[in-house]
Amino acid sequence: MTDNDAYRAKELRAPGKVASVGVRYSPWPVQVDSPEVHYSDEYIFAKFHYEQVSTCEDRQNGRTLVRPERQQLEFRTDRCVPRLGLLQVGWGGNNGSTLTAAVVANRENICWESREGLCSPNYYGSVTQTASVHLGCDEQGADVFVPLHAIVPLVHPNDIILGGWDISSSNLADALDRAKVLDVDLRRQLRPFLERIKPWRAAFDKSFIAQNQQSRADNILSGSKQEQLDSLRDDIRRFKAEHKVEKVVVVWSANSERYAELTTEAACLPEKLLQAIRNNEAEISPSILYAVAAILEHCPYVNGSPQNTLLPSVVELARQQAVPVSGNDFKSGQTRLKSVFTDFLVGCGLKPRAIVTYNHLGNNDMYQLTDGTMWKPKSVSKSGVLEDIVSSNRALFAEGEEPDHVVVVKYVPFLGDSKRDISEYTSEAFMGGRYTNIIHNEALDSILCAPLILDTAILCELLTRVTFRRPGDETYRPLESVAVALSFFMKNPMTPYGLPPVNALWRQRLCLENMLRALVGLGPSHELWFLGASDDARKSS
Ligand SMILES: NC(=O)c1ccc[n+]([C@@H]2O[C@H](COP(=O)([O-])OP(=O)(O)OC[C@H]3O[C@@H](n4cnc5c(N)ncnc54)[C@H](O)[C@@H]3O)[C@@H](O)[C@H]2O)c1
Ligand SMILES: O=P([O-])([O-])O[C@@H]1[C@@H](O)[C@H](O)[C@@H](O)[C@H](O)[C@@H]1O
Repeated sequence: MTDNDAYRAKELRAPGKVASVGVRYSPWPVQVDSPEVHYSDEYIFAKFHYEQVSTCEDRQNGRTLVRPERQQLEFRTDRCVPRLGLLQVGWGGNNGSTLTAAVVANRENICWESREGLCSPNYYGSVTQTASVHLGCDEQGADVFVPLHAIVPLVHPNDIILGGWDISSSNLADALDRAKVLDVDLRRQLRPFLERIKPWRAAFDKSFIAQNQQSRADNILSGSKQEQLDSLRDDIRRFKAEHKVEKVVVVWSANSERYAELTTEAACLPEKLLQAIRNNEAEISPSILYAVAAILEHCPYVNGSPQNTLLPSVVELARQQAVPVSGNDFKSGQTRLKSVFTDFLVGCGLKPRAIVTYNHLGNNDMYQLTDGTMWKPKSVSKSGVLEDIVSSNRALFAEGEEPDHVVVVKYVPFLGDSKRDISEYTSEAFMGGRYTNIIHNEALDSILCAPLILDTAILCELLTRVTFRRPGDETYRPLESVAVALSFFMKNPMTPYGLPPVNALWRQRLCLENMLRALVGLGPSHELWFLGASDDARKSS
């Protein structure tokens, strides 16, 4: 420590002086030095303490009674990072081809000329690769941040083996050119790596996606629903064997389907769902076949689209097989910003009264969504993002009161993947005042979304390595409904037992961050910085 550092540290610990001496970033893997955390060669064992806070309204005495109860869990995380396969449904789409290109470009360190000059590959937008987490303070009182991927061992994206299905037979190089997302010079350099890659034949049912996609469907499986399911399972097993892959995650990044309208039994009971597949029932959608194939092959499944693939019977089948499933509909653009900005307004005690969000773009996903039936699930997921934020503050919103919320999306072919998002927030402010925010965003839809496919695959794989037990339990068991921790990535996040979803983005991020902290025995992030310069610290100076 230099004299200046010592002076700064001493000065800052002088009574009454509390300020941050700055922020440090430590890139190294985290090792927690605590009697509650043990690192064996194979596992991280971590005792995690937290407060479960229950509340009840004591109307008689006009108070909210709060009962904090200290809880303890013990987590066990397998430290061995497997050779991971990522199988994308819709591999030849804008997202699928863009993600594949990014992994190859990063792995081969392919740089390219764009109109702004020489560009290098990166994983910006992937929270597992380029986000950081505040862990604590160093001896000078500086806040210390670490890469999110440094907390527990995660698969590195460069090591992921990619595969997948598509109804279009285009090879990945042609698919990348069709998508027109990445720069031409990069696509040119990637062609030798991608042109030999062709998606597997896909499970398909033309009644589940728009008529305007039929011309694309030249690479589809024949046979009954059961025969298609069996073929998808064979694909997964063959992929594992050919590439010596230890684990596989399946991500749906194909077109949004219409809602499947199964019988109540098939929608709720796994055995009835499997029977409906055997019976070739019409309402078994392709996405349900992919999900069931993944689960039966013990592969986590992520639903990146808004349709109702993850029915209760599918989720129960996954629970029975101890396979994480996550969904629904990646939250990558306008809705993600909406779940931050609305939370900001309400969190500051302002009352949004009109939220009018409009976007237009011209990619194939949007082309498909011009079909009103296919638009419905997307409209629901884009519209449902405010509920938890609004209902969290009855000082602003009476029961049943909510902002005027408009969602409009238009298809403009010329613009391709370039999504333009114009949003206007009009809020009531202090003493009759108004606060109006007009936000205009532009980005290539796949540039925003592809990193989320990576993150959900990497984090789902981590979840397969985590088990826990409560005090007194003999054995460790899988974390049920832990996929809630991946809500951050979804517009319409799955919730355990039908609880209403949390969509406020920073609550969702805290959930993810605190889950990772818990795996190494660290309590939830409290952000009480002043405690960092507490009396104890002053005494030690
Ligand atoms: N920002 C984003 O891009 C974003 C955000 C949220 C959700 N999503 C969702 O991600 C999905 C993919 O988006 P995209 O822009 O890549 O779309 P896209 O149309 O470019 O790609 C979808 C691909 O799926 C293929 N496909 C359709 N049905 C299939 C089936 N049954 N089996 C296998 N392949 C099938 C199509 O041939 C196409 O190649 C869409 O459902 C979209 O709603 C995208
Ligand atoms: O993520 P976001 O920007 O709110 O919503 C987007 C929609 O506006 C767009 O129409 C659709 O093509 C994308 O898949 C994405 O879902």
